Amino acid sequence: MELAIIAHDGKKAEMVNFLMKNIEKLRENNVEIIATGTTGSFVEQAGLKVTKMLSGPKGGDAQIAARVAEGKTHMVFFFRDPMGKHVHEPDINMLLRMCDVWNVPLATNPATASLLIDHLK
Ligand SMILES: O=C(CO)COP(=O)(O)O
Repeated sequence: MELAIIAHDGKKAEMVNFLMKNIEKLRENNVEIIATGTTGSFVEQAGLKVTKMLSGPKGGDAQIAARVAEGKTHMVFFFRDPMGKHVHEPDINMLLRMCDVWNVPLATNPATASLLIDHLK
């Protein structure tokens, strides 16, 4: 199953910590991780395998939204920074909307992501 991960700058360290903490469960369930560009680089540096899309502001969120619509991405962890403003807000909203249109599980914080991971097998 394909999991897309995205984290705004203030949340990237939290995303890496979260994935490291849950790596066994992800491996057991053959979860393949894709990510927006910079988030993916952080995760790679932590030693995890990840397929990188474009950076968020350059279209990465939009690419992941398309994968959700095409049925290729099955779950999304998007750790958003609720205090930040983003030039690509329309792309962010499109991704959130596609998750709702296609009923794809979406976690926007680690607490919800934990619940989703606990629900895998
Ligand atoms: O902007 C983002 C999500 O909206 C994240 O993109 P990056 O992972 O490339 O920083």
